This record gives sequence, structure tokens and C-alpha cells, in this order.
Amino acid sequence: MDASLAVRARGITKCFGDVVALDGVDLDVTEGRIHGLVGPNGAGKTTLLGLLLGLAVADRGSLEILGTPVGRVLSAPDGVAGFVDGPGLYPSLTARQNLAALASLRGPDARTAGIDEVLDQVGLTAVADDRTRGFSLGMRQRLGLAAALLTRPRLLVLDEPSNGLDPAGKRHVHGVLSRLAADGTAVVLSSHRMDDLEALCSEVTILATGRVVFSGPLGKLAAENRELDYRLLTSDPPAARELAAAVRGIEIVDAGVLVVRASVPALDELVARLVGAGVAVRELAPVVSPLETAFLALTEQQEDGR
Ligand SMILES: Nc1ncnc2c1ncn2[C@@H]1O[C@H](COP(=O)(O)OP(=O)(O)OP(=O)(O)O)[C@@H](O)[C@H]1O
Repeated sequence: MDASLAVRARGITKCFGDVVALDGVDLDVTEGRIHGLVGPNGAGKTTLLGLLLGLAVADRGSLEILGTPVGRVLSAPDGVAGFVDGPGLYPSLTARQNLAALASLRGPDARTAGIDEVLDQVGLTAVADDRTRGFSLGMRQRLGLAAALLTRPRLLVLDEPSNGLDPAGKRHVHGVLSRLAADGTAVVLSSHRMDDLEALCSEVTILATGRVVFSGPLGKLAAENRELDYRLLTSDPPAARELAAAVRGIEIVDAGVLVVRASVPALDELVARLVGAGVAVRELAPVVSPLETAFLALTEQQEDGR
């Protein structure tokens, strides 16, 4: 057993009747890391998160959470908090009353953070005494996060936590999750937003039809020899086009707004030539992120193999 692993899953299989939702899934999540779970609809993400939260048990395989093997009986593992399919809230109670109800359900001996503290953490202090019936999706998501933080979890499990959040809300929640991870909490979250995952996660697991098609550091996905399309804004577009056309390994995809298809070494060569020719590079960014490119390629490969 590896003490630094918050989750160690081996060969996890979970079926619903004839549907194999998870098929021999291995997953390692290290303490203090934010681990992203991605996959097309129906890939098994929510099912896997539900197993981590103790909402269901696997049919086969072994699961250790925070160093303790999970048995075959339904129970929430100690130190784990979070939600799938949106947080469960009482609509007729205020945000503060919802949290107070949850804290009292946990009993006087439970490790519980202060209600004001968690409301402040998620940025809901101003609406603490409003009934949650009128809360937007983003506000409900934040309150769900506050409810999870109430338990001071060592493993936080979140299904699409950025759903419904505006850019400021998303930034706020990203800050909360990053600080938790810096303090040693492991965070596992699912998302369909590749930009969110790239901004937050150090590791990702890609699921497709219940199987892991990639698991590991994000950097490993953005392999340097992979060709991507890059948008290039410079101080002298005609000169940039001419220089791009002359670099071996660069294909001009769009000559209007300059988009080039290149591997990282060819792109480096182009940037060096631009700088050498006195052309300023104002923006250079992949049109589709490395994670999304890898995700699409890996899942298409799996679809083709079926
Ligand atoms: N309670 C259930 N009863 C029957 N089938 C289920 C149940 N829960 C999940 N499934 C099936 O298991 C498979 C995986 O579902 P799951 O919800 O885990 O996928 P997901 O990756 O979270 O999808 P999405 O991105 O759409 O939320 C799907 O085929 C789904 O229909």
C-alpha cells in the first residue's frame, strides 16, 4: 500500500444489468493533487465518482481509499466528501441552515469546519441567510462545495463542479480547490471542460465506454512530437506567412488569420526565425488544446477498435 495515494483502484468493474459502466478500471490519485476525470457521455465518470463516495459498491476489483480497503457494504469512506449529480439541498432552508442541518446530522464528535468559514471560502457570505430555493445553479454548486468542505475532507470528489459558474465564480472555485490541494487534500473531479481541467489538474484519467484509455500527468498527453494547429498573431502578418512557408515541418492551415500545423520543434524554429527577422510574436496558442486533441484522438481510436 502506498501511503501517499488517496485512491488506489485496481480492476474495478461495475455493471447495471447488461450495461458495463466500468470495465477493469485502474486509478491512482495522489494526495495533494487535483485529478481530472474526462470522457464522452456515458463513459462511466459518475459511476466511478459514486464508488469513491461510497454511494455504490463495485462488482469486481479492489478499491482503497485513504489507505483503507473499501468493503462490499455501502458506506461513506472516512475523510471523503463531495457530490455527484448536483448537491442535495433543502430548498426551503437558507444556505446557513442547510449547512447547520448537515453539521448536526454528522453528530457532535465529527470533524467539522465552521459554517461561516466555509461560506466565506466559497464566496456565499452575502447570501448566507437567503433560502436556497432561489439559488442559481452556480450558487447551488458553491453551496454543495461548502457542504463538502464542512467535513474537512482529505479526498474531495466533485462531478462537474464548474457547471453553471460564471467566469468569476469559476475562478473563485478554482482558487479554493488549488488551496485545498496545496494543503494536502486530494481532489477528483469530472468535467467536460478541457480548459478547466488544464487550468486545474496535474493528472487526468480519460475514460471511454468504461475503460481507461489514458491516466497520468497532463504533460504526458501534450507530447512534444504531437502536431497541433496554432494561431499566430504577429506585428507583420505577410512576413510571418512567408517565414512560416519556408520552415520545414510547418503546414499553413489558414493564411488569413495565420494558423499553422506544426510539432513543437518546428514551431520553435518558426518563432526563432520570426524574432530573427524582427517580427514580434503577439499571440501563439493552440486552436484546440493539447488535452482536447489527445482526448478526441484517444476516444476515436477506441471507438474504431470496437
Ligand atoms: N443507475 C443506473 N442504472 C442503469 N444504468 C446506469 C445507471 N447509472 C449509470 N448507468 C449507465 O452506465 C453507463 C455509465 O454512466 P455514467 O453516468 O457513469 O457516465 P458519465 O461518464 O458520467 O456520463 P455523462 O458525461 O453523460 O454524465 C451509461 O451507459 C449509463 O447509462
